[in-house]
Amino acid sequence: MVVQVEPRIRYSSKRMETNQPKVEANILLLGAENVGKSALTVRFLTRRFIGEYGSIESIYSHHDKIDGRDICFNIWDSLYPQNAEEVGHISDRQLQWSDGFILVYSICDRASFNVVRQQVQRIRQAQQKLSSSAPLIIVGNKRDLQHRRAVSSEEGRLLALSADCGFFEISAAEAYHGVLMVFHELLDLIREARALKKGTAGFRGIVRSGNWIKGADLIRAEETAEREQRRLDPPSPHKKVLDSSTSHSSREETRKSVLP
Ligand SMILES: Nc1nc2c(ncn2[C@@H]2O[C@H](COP(=O)(O)OP(=O)(O)OP(=O)(O)O)[C@@H](O)[C@H]2O)c(=O)[nH]1
Repeated sequence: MVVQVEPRIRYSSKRMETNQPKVEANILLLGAENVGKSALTVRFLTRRFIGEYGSIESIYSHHDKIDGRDICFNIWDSLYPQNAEEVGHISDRQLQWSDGFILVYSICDRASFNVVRQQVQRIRQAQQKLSSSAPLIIVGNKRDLQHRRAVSSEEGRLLALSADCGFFEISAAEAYHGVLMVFHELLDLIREARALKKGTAGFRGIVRSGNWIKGADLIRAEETAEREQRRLDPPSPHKKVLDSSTSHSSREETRKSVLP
């Protein structure tokens, strides 16, 4: 079973896309030692769980086709620093390289949850300085080890909600599907973040084509676009104007559905 919290409200998203330019996404896996970063990476790349993984820092490239679009995932499976001074540290290079982050803890290891909490804070602080909005997903791994659970699902969810991150609880050992969902969700969020960066003029086209996901920031951008549209071109009964009130009530419903 996979537990998931969506960081923001999403509307229908996936439609067949053809002849679209290739999408490249740099994804950094972070987290303490032994939480399953390599297991998650290898599961995604090969669909297999092999049990033991060498402690080697690696960047993998993985090509896929999703909804008719070519995707290249570059996945950096990082090593947690041994040097106590660097604990929780994320280098500038890693921050600049990454389009999105997967922060992994083990549900059996509270210390690893605290590491993720620290790393989320560090990334968010750095992002403020860099004006970056690369999305984050928090993953509680080893869900198969319920009898050894030390971190509740609610704690994971609350951390994710408080920092506007996605959240999944999975078992890399037991199933491929949950791992796949993590990477695909992050890809969607990366594409959403890129669309937001392009500016509100771009959103109008994207939203009207019904070809994208609505997130909280996107809703704000739509509202700005809508105001601008009204100013330039008052709505007529024949035009479909974006309905932000629907968006807000749906957002409320989503929040209710994810709160414990
Ligand atoms: N039961 C269980 N064991 C897992 C799971 N995922 C990984 N493991 C085990 O946990 C151990 C550590 O997994 P790794 O993938 O090497 O963890 P890592 O975070 O990459 O560790 P470092 O390389 O030290 O940073 C291995 O023995 C894995 O077999 C899981 O979902 N369930």
